[in-house]
Amino acid sequence: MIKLTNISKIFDVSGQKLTALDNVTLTIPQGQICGVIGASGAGKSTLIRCVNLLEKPTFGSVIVDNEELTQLDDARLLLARRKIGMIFQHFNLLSSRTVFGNIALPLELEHQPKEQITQRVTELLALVGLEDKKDAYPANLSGGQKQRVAIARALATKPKVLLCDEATSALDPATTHSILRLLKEINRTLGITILLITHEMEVVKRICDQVAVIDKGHLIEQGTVSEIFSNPKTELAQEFISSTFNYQLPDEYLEYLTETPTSANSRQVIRFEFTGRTVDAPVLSQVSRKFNVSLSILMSQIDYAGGTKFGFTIAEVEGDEDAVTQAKIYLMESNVRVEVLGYVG
Ligand SMILES: Nc1ncnc2c1ncn2[C@@H]1O[C@H](COP(=O)(O)OP(=O)(O)OP(=O)(O)O)[C@@H](O)[C@H]1O
Repeated sequence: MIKLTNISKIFDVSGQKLTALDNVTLTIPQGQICGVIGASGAGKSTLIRCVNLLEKPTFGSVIVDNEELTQLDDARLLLARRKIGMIFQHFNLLSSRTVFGNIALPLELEHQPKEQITQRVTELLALVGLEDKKDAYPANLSGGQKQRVAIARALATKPKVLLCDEATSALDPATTHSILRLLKEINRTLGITILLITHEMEVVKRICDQVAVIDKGHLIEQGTVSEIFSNPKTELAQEFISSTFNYQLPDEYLEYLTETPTSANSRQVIRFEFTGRTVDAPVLSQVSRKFNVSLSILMSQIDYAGGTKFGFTIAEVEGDEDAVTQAKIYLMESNVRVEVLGYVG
């Protein structure tokens, strides 16, 4: 369990005070995966580094596995940190050591007997699927393999908590998926609590139970993934959710799109966005029948996160001007976000 209470971090930058975190309170129950999402400079790295006191909070309390870390002396903090593993965006492996040597390092620092180290490293190599790479050097590994080594190293001392600092940001999408699957499996099989920071909602959507949104050092929204995806309360959370949709109308089509109607027959091109709050009914067919408008669908994407259905549809909408306006109002009242992208025809 991780419990951060009223955490503030104020840096002194050339005599000026810079508040990187302002009164942040966040609890992650044992065995859960929590994602903290925010834009660049929001305070994510500072927050995650406060959990293992790589950064000492200016104010507030940090409890990990029932221990208040801010009160510990250096020797006891060192012991407490063994219960907290950490992985990084750029892996931070030692290039002069083999895969085996990198994973063994934390155990060597604990002066564990050689046989015990060999046994533990062998188990970890199997866990992360790198048995055949044990004698390889980091320079000869792919990004995904390097992150697997880093994960194995972070788990060597059997931590209760794993901190992931933008752990997939340097990886391609397929490798990102395989690393996220591995993290989820580790969470499920070993019961490790995971706190990850990311700027990608896709990561949150894939593996997190909880999400917290951070903006300019403030935690502005938090809840279960399904709560946030179904009912985002802040514009920023909504923007992060929308960013998980990859849509791009074809260039040939965009050439015909105008900002204003060019004739009486112009059709509106509208993006309809559905969230968990949208009325659970076939609302597009309803408006088509009710207001006698026709919808010609250009693209559509529906997704699930935390059991919540969400997505968007882009369509050309044709009909009497008043009818189209009525249809848009009806959809907005059904909690569909309606955005006119332009006009065609
Ligand atoms: N050691 C430091 N000294 C002074 N200012 C710092 C220090 N570390 C972070 N900051 C400042 O604190 C703020 C938050 O930085 P932080 O790195 O936590 O953000 P972030 O959300 O992780 O950003 P990014 O995604 O770009 O890494 C920024 O304004 C940053 O410049």
